[in-house]
Amino acid sequence: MSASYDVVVVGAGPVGENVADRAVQGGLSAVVVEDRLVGGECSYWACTPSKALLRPADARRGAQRVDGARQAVTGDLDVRAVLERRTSFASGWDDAGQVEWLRSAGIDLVRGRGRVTGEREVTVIGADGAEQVLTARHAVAVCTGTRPVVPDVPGLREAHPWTNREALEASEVPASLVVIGGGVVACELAGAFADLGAEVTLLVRSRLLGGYEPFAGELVGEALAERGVDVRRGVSATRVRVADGVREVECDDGRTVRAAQLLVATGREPQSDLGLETVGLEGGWLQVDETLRVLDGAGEPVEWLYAVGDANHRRLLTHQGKYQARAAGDVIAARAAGRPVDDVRWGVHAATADHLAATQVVFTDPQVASVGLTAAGAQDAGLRTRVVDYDLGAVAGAAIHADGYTGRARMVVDEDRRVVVGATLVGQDVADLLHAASVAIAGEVPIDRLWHAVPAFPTMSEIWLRLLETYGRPTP
Ligand SMILES: Cc1cc2nc3c(=O)[nH]c(=O)nc-3n(C[C@H](O)[C@H](O)[C@H](O)COP(=O)(O)OP(=O)(O)OC[C@H]3O[C@@H](n4cnc5c(N)ncnc54)[C@H](O)[C@@H]3O)c2cc1C
Ligand SMILES: NC(=O)c1ccc[n+]([C@@H]2O[C@H](COP(=O)([O-])OP(=O)(O)OC[C@H]3O[C@@H](n4cnc5c(N)ncnc54)[C@H](O)[C@@H]3O)[C@@H](O)[C@H]2O)c1
Repeated sequence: MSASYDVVVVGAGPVGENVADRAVQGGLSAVVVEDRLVGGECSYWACTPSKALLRPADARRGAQRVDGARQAVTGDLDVRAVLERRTSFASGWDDAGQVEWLRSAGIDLVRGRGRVTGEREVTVIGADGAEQVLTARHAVAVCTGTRPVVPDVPGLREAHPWTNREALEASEVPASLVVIGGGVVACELAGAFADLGAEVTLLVRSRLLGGYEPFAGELVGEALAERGVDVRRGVSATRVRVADGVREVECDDGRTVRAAQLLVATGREPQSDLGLETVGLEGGWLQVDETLRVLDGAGEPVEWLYAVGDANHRRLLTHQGKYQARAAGDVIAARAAGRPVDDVRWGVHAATADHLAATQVVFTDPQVASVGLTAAGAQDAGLRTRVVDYDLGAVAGAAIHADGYTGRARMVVDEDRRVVVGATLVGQDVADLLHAASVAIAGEVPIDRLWHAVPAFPTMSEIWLRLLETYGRPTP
């Protein structure tokens, strides 16, 4: 069997869906190839179920931090109800709804594993072994995402540890859990399972939430410890054994931790083992240009091949991947029609924000919301910066939001251009404060103009006024 389309997308995660959607809206035909569930890692084993799992305990703590409401919230979490709510947000691991969305958007679906078998050609092997050859008149987009990495610790694989996938499908909460890793997945899921009643030990090789402002990992670590998580920093697992169903993890500090279950959260690897060598390319993380075209060994873009989302390793985040997808789908349509390509910095076809204004919210408690460059990142980029910090708990809106509110905010200013280039907020419910900073950074709004963006009283957004006051009023 064979079929021809304008665009062939491999991988129907959030990113592949959006590349196809923009291409179809640009007047092209598109097919997506998927070998698991339409919706990808994000919908079933990552973003959505993890946030659904975290939310009930956050809501309960939110009420407990407000005197008067606290007295009304006295019971424990209903673990069964929490897991059922998580399952409903994962659509019961059934992709019928997303398949219907594809149909309504005019995108075809071919189920099976896709491989690149020639220039502009993808061969799909279905679950029944049947092959289908898909030819792309204009572009093939690799949107195959990532899988979890399991490090080479003796005995670890044999212990069948959970990765994010098993953890987010769990139908029971283990009595005890050892989490290996100190990144976003480790911090979010350690908190989630501790809230659900597991005794959690977190083995962190270096520091928590490396890559963020250092105070983020410090505040999150303190809060996890307060909730009973045993956070061990500077500790690595050296050997794992299973004895009578108990996992025993030997560590390089000489101690052994025993637990009913193990969760590995040590990063991701690409799923680009797609036969790219047939077109002279290597697999691994796929390097791309600003319009998401794959670069060949000589650094030149391959005219017909795109890599979008996690597959290109620019930002392993759903919303940044979907942002890239909008640019990629549109530029594929523009190139197909011979229309101009707008790939200058901040152009409609360039994923500039990946470098300068990428956003992320870590859904721990406290949450960590960040956009753009950290203080260290701005220095590494050679900018002359000024860093302004403020105690988020000292803002009236935060004090009203929760008794004893603890948090911190940082703004990084490029002193030469007098624009904000980075911001980080750590505190309860800061996620939705982030977008103001994203607009300021992507818009390169002069800092003097920001004084005219007046946050309402008494909201937590007054943190922006406090940061400006700390920075100093402009002098005419
Ligand atoms: C636990 C966890 C929580 C997360 N939480 C968040 C969050 O809150 N917010 C956020 O922004 N990001 C979060 N992320 C990151 C987010 O999940 C990814 O950035 C996002 O899923 C990337 O989307 P994608 O479409 O590029 O890849 P994926 O979602 O991985 O989708 C890729 C798809 O391609 C398919 N595929 C792969 N190879 C082939 C092939 N050869 N043939 C056919 N199909 C193939 C896969 O089956 C999959 O469906 C989280 C990640 C984890 C692990
Ligand atoms: N809320 C969100 O936006 C969200 C939530 C979860 C995940 N994500 C995304 O998913 C991606 C993957 O997250 P992650 O936490 O798996 O990866 P990560 O890269 O964020 O963290 C990996 C952690 O594992 C540690 N590590 C690596 N190898 C190790 C080893 N051999 N032994 C011990 N520790 C080791 C690292 O030091 C680090 O602490 C992230 O880039 C993140 O952006 C986003």
